[in-house]
Amino acid sequence: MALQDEAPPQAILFLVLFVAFLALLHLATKQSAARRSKQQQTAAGDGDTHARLPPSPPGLPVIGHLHLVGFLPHVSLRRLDASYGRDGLMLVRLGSVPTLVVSSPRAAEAVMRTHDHLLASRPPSTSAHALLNGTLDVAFAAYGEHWRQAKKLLTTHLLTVKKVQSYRAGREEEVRLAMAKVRGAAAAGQAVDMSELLYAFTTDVMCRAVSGRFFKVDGRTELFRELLDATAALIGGFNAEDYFPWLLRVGLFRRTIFTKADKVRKRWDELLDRVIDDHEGRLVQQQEPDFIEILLSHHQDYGLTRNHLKAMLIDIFFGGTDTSYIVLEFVMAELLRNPHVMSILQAEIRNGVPSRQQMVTEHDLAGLPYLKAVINETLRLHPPAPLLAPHFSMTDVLIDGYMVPAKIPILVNAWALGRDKSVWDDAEEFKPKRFLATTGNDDATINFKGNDFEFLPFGAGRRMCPGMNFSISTLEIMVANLMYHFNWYMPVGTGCVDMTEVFSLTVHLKNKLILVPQIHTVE
Ligand code: HEM
Repeated sequence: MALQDEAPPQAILFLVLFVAFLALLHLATKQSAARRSKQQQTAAGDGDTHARLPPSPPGLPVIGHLHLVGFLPHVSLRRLDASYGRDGLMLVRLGSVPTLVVSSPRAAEAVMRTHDHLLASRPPSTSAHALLNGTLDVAFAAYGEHWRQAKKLLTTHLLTVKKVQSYRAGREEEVRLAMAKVRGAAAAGQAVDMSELLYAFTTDVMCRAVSGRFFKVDGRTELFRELLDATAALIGGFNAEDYFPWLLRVGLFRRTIFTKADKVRKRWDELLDRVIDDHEGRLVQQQEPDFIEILLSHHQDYGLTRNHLKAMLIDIFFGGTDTSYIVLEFVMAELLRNPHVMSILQAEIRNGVPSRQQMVTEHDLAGLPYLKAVINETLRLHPPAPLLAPHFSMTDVLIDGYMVPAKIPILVNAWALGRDKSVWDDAEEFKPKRFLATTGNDDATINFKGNDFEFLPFGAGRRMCPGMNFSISTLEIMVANLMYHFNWYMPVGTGCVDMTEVFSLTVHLKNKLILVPQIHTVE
């Protein structure tokens, strides 16, 4: 396993020094100790005298357990849970913020099904708040009426199975363009920067679905990409104030965060206003309405304003592009590492799709079970959001005799669930056939739709990802065509695939994936 999780992140080291430097340290320690003791009293005094907090590793003053969380938090949190957790529950203190970590399918079910109605909020995030006009979006919004209406709009009008099918022509066109690029490289005997190719593909698919024919106007796609990077840097990175909220009382610190977020928000505003204006000028001119047309024709029924729509569009771009690109990259990396799996997959696709076809179409996908198994297996081992998006408790909740206090973040370690040895045979191995019904194993019935708590790449319960169908359609059609048209090799002299990962909000490969394609001539 090429995961690197030995040294603590530089950001944390820097923070430790920074925090030590501040004379406020003593005050902060006293405050957080007082808050903790209050929470413990609340827990003990909740009518159940046996209720206790979930177990914790030994921590340090001020930074709590931050020093134990390495470059890859999902990896360190699983290791900590193995030593200190009970029944998949563990309480850690990240800076001054007590945080529940969930690492077993049973505990995940308690959080995301049994008590979902009490634990389905999101922790406040200053950067997201500043960027999204006070979290007018879906993903960062607190549980409540606004979130409910906005999510309903997405799930009933934008991302239904039927709607996702209606974006098919755009997806297939983008696949065709990507295949032409690869064919060009193969004909010239050149290697392909797959990271770049796959990222461009997923952003273009998303841009096309969101703004239809307007997406290539005035270099808008490039601008979308730039803004996605700026947004990721803002809300995906290590934000000190999320762990030391008292820092926000320091005026300069607070102003810096807001100024940074404001800059990015203004650029998003400019771009999205232009795209929305274009649509308002010629509403429903296209054969299949795009996301913006749909949002514009329904938002008033849900009490949502233009600012809400813009925040929701940022969500869709941010939540929908990086994630799908990451899965595609890991699929290709795993197939290169497991050539026998690639051969089986290519045989399935090449035998199953009529040879006169220029490409695999969405119509062909239903007859390709091994393709679906490969994508499942990739999502099991490499969920792009390994800790999902943090949930947040709205009230005290008792789980398995442990008190989960109100107003704390909850991290569900989906990465650990997918590799739980008590649930999965050969848990660390890439074995897609485990998902095939024909092999007669129990895993074949497991799917990612939020009912199997050992496999939660899209989360579960009220906060589950609404973009699941959209992303699966994008992934399947791209992988099928990459495998149908080409054989794939590592460049000469590069050895095996570098699986080193980097964590921000999502986890992706640290280094670019460069591969050599060879055209497969269809007989
Ligand atoms: C492989 C692709 C994707 C993966 C693995 C993924 C994964 C996730 C996860 C883990 C969550 C958080 C669930 C939770 O908190 O329990 C989430 C939320 C969300 N996703 Fe996705 N996602 C993907 C694609 C998409 C796409 C394509 C869209 C939009 C078109 C999208 C839109 C959203 C939104 C709006 C939320 C927030 C839901 C809420 O807070 O209620 N995602 N996604």
